[in-house]
Amino acid sequence: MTAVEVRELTVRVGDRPLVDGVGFDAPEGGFTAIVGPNGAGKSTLLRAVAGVEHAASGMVLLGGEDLLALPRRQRARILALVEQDATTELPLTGRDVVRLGRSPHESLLGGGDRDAADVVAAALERAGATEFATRDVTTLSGGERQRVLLARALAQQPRILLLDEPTNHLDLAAQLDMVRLVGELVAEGVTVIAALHDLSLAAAHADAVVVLAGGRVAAHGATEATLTPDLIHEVFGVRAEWTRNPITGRPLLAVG
Ligand SMILES: Nc1ncnc2c1ncn2[C@@H]1O[C@H](COP(=O)(O)OP(=O)(O)OP(=O)(O)O)[C@@H](O)[C@H]1O
Repeated sequence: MTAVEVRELTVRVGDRPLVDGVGFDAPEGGFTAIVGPNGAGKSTLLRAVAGVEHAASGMVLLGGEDLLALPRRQRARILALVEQDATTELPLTGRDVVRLGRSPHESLLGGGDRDAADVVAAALERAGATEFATRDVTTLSGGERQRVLLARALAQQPRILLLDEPTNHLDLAAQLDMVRLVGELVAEGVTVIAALHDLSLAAAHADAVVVLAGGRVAAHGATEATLTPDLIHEVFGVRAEWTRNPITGRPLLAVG
């Protein structure tokens, strides 16, 4: 199986590296979680992988091709990013915002995307955002806006989906919906890379995990083998033990 190969990615502000020579492989059609303390560089890393943040050096390879070297529109047909707390100041409707996800698939003059309306409707439905299709997005709550932005990313029909704290803003039921959706997308062959604060979520669902600390990779590998109590103590400074969620039987992290 090929992988998304992130190689020596570095992002600097002035002399300060925010992301410092980060490299990892994300299995294609797998779910990779990026975890780490506040300020570790998770959002910056995702933005750099997406080509939204300029990387001073490094590559993001898919099938040997450097996605960062592609024109933006071409990259947007392969890869979509849902940012944390992305602001939407334009008074567009939810459907208009999701429609923007189709623009990389249109001809440069617009049009040429005959399936657009169907894809947009399906994306709204899948993200649980149909009820916001006619709403002004500036009036939506954080969780409602998050669903619309997820729908926009789905409308891009990407092979790689980057999610920054996808369960942020979501109530408990919506968090479970999000987890289920990620599972479905992965089963369909989409490569999902998500920054997550919730280590239990990462441990229960991610195939692989990248642990960031101070802009560098502190550990990387299969989830259960990587997120050991010692590593969690070293990186997060807390005592932790893995236990089981009594309802799902999946890993649950106890801290104290
Ligand atoms: N434009 C900038 N100028 C200076 N420092 C920045 C800039 N953008 C980000 N940083 C710093 O880079 C570091 C990494 O930020 P980033 O948002 O990537 O971290 P994060 O791991 O996503 O954090 P969190 O868990 O709090 O969301 C932080 O210390 C942040 O203050």
